[in-house]
Amino acid sequence: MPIDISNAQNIARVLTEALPYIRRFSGKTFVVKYGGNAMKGDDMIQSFARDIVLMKRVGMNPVVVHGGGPQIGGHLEKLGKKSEFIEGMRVTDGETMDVVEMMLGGLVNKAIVAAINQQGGQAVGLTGKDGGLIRAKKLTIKGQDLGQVGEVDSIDPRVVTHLEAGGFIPVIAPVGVGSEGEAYNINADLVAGKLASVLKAEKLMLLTNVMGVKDKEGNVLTGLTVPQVQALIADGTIYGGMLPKIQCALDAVNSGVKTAVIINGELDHSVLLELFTNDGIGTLIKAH
Ligand SMILES: Nc1ncnc2c1ncn2[C@@H]1O[C@H](COP(=O)(O)OP(=O)(O)O)[C@@H](O)[C@H]1O
Ligand SMILES: CC(=O)N[C@@H](CCC(=O)OP(=O)(O)O)C(=O)O
Repeated sequence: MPIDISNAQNIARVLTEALPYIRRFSGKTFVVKYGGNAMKGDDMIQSFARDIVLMKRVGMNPVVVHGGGPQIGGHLEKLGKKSEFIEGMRVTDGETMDVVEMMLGGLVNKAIVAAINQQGGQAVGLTGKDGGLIRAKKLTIKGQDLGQVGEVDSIDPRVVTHLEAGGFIPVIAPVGVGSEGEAYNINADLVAGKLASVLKAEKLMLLTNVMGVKDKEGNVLTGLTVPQVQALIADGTIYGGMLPKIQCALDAVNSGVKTAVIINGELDHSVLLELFTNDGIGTLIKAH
């Protein structure tokens, strides 16, 4: 169970434990992926924003990549459009792409930016189109055409590093741009994983709506290595939306990111509890 920080004794314990981590993480980059499922209402977004601002205030460099799947789905529903998913990816025709860009680059991005600024930070919202951040190419799964669904072709992180150096917190929507200037809808986990690799992040943090990766009995697995994850995928224990999440966590730790962690973003202060307590929370993924 995560530590309860609603009483003074526990807060004191957390503060004492936190100090060495604050020193160790100072100046390091942390890519935090904020999933749409963990953004239910303003209170949850404000609580997330408070953690991000605190990270920045103690000298760390948080980079936020956000999703917004449920928010896109809700708007499509209002328009009378049904969403179809193939292996966790939303089939994206031209009309859907417009909604994706409006929701991710507009409403969702600005809600997070506003919350961070309200909590005393200075956030700047971007999509992958800004500063040439995310070059994308069309993604096909097992020969099926998913429309304007993309994967990351390359990342030019300069806009992010400039913002970091200027004291800003980048907040990135997972929309990429193709060689002809066309927009691509990219799963936010994939963007977060690639960005963490390119930025050589200390940690990739994936915030979702479950306590971590669970085994067949529903117990949260606190630590996993690459071979263990592969076995859980092979026997079907990991499926659906957890698949791209775990895959990008694996890719990140295999390409130089020290650790990746899957945690419950619905939980108050989940980011701080993961970073600054000895036990952490959720599922930690390491290369070995
Ligand atoms: N082994 C597993 N452990 C935990 N969750 C799993 C597992 N396999 C599949 N899932 C599903 O993955 C979901 C998280 O992925 P997703 O809905 O795409 O989240 P997000 O929107 O935060 O990216 C969980 O809500 C759960 O239904
Ligand atoms: C291709 C694809 O599926 N893109 C996602 C992008 C948003 C996302 O990834 O949001 P979550 O992190 O909240 O799931 C989508 O259209 O829903």
